[in-house]
Amino acid sequence: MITCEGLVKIYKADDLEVVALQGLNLSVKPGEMMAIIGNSGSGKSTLLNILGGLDRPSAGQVQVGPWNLLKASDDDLVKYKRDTVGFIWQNNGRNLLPFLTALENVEMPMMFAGKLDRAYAKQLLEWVGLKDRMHNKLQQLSGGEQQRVAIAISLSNRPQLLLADEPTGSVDTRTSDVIMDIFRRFNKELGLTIVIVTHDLSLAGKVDRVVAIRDGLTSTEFIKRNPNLDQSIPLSGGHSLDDVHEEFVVVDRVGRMQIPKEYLKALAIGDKATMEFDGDKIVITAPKTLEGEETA
Ligand SMILES: Nc1ncnc2c1ncn2[C@@H]1O[C@H](COP(=O)(O)OP(=O)(O)OP(=O)(O)O)[C@@H](O)[C@H]1O
Repeated sequence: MITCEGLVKIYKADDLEVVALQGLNLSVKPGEMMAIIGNSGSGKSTLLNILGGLDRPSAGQVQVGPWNLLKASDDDLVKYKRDTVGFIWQNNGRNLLPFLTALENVEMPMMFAGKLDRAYAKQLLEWVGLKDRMHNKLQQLSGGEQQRVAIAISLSNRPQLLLADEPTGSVDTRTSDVIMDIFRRFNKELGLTIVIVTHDLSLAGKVDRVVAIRDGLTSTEFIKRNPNLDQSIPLSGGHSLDDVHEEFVVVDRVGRMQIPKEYLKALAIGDKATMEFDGDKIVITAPKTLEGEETA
């Protein structure tokens, strides 16, 4: 469904250049539900905005289904956004219309697209558990319920890909579980491909795969050991992603990989290291000095 290769995004402001993505590789299969995690500033939102056709990459390949998002014309991008993707943002509730009912809020984008389908709008609200609240005005709904209306709206154009940026960022743990269960249902029952950006590790147990971004590059992948098990990982009690997932370091097509900064620091590795291959292991150590060479 998604293939990014060597994706680069450079933001230019006055004389300053920020390289937000530095040649990122990512591939997501159709029907996959995965999460992208990373520290603040690692490039998660930049990637999501590019995948959603809201921003263009500076270089590299980015393909979503049949769409080449680097080469797409402005008109193509409008069509792509209208027909292929759905979006959910952290505070979506705030962008809804408080004086309209939940149902009217879902119908609104359908009307703009000239495809009003009341039965489907009702069905969406039923799917997100708001059957009994659909005639309530938005302002009468809780934050979590408003976020569920936003999820219904994100699917009003029947997208194949759902992009969610911190979808549970402003709700409590229980609501966050409800939202993740709704995503899983859409993923299983509609075959929807879902990409969730988060820094909340406790969501990781609810997705098939987690890709970590570090400094604008995919660095590590965590793949669920038992794909049929949906569970959240409590952050307390010393749990980590490793409890449910197998961890892999990402190696790109030309053999590059990222070594975590803490490993480099622990071994006092600066800009050079020694790498040895012993037949079944690659061993990276602090640089060995050549015989007779003086260390500075
Ligand atoms: N419009 C912009 N102009 C200039 N720099 C930007 C712009 N948007 C993002 N950046 C920079 O690009 C880098 C990546 O930002 P991005 O928002 O993608 O990170 P993030 O991982 O989503 O962070 P957060 O979790 O805090 O939202 C950061 O250094 C950020 O300051």
